[in-house]
Amino acid sequence: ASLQATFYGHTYENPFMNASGVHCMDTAELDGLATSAAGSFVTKSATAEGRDGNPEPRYVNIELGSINSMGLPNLGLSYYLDDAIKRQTAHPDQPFFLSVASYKGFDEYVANMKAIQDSAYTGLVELNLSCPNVPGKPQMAYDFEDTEKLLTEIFSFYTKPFGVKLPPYFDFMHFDKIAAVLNQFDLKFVNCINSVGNGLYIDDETDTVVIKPKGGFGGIGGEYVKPTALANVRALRQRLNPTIDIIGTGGILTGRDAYEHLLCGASMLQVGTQLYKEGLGVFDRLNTELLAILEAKGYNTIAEFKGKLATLD
Ligand SMILES: C=Cc1c(C(=O)O)[nH]c(=O)[nH]c1=O
Repeated sequence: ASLQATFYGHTYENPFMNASGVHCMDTAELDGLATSAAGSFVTKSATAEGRDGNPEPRYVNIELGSINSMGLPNLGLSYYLDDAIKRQTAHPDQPFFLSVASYKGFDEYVANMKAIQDSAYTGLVELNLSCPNVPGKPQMAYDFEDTEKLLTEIFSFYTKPFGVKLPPYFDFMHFDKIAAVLNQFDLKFVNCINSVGNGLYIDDETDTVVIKPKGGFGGIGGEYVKPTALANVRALRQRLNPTIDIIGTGGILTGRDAYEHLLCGASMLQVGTQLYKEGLGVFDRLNTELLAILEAKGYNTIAEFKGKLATLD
C-alpha cells in the first residue's frame, strides 16, 4: 500500500504535515520539518511586522491536549517570504504552505496578500482567518460578511493558489453559511480546524489557570478536539465544491485518528499538539500506523476510502 496524497493536483509522499504554529517559527525549525518524514509543512502565521506575542506561560501541554494563547508571535512576513522563496526551489512539484494572519484586521490581511502577490513566491498560502488569541479582535471567520468581503478583495488582485484556515463551527446553519461564502471563490483548500477557542484549564494542585494571557483563556488542541475536528471536516466536505480540497487538523495522535480524518474527506493532515509533545518522530510513527491500517483493511491507496464515511441509513 501507498500513503501517497493527492492535493491541489500535486502528489505528496504522505498526507502528514505540521499545524501552523508548531515547529515552524524560523528557518531552523522549517529545515527540521523539510527533512522529517512529514509530506509537507506550513510556516507560523505571519503578520506584516514581527511580534513578540503574549506574555508567558502562553502554551501548556495538558493530559488530553494543549491550551495556548500565544498572541501571534512571529518574525514578520518578509522573513518567511525570503525563506520560502529560497526553499521553494527544492521540491517545486510539492509546494509547501506559507501561513498568513493579521494583527490589525482587514487592511493588513489585504496588504500581506499584496506583498506575496508581488513577490517571487509561487507556493501555497494558508490564509489564517481563525486566530482566537488577538485580544479585542473577533475571529474573521466567525463574521461571514467580513470573510466574504475580504475574499472578494483578495481575489480582485491575487492570482496565486491559496486556501483558508477555519475555526470550528458548532451549528449546521454556520456550516451552511461559511460553505456558501467559500464556494463563491476559487479557493484551493480549506483547513478545518484551528484550535477550539477560549477554553479554560485549571491546575489541580494550585487551583490556578495555567497560561498567563487572557486570564487563562486559550485555544484548545489535542484529544479534546477530535470529535469537533472530524465533524467540521465532514460538514465542509459535504458542502464545498469538489474543486476545494480539505486539510484535516485537530486531535490527530495516532494512525487511527489520521484514518478517521481521511474517511471524513481530508486530503492532507496537520498535526499540532502531538508534534509539540513528541517531536518530529511523530511523523514516522503516524506513517507506520496509517500504513498498517491500510494493509489490515486491504486498501492500496488513500483514494479508495477517502471521504467514504458510512452512516447508519
Ligand atoms: C495565528 C494565531 C494563532 C494562535 C496564536 O498565535 O495565539 N494560536 C492558535 O491556536 N491558533 C492561531 O491561529
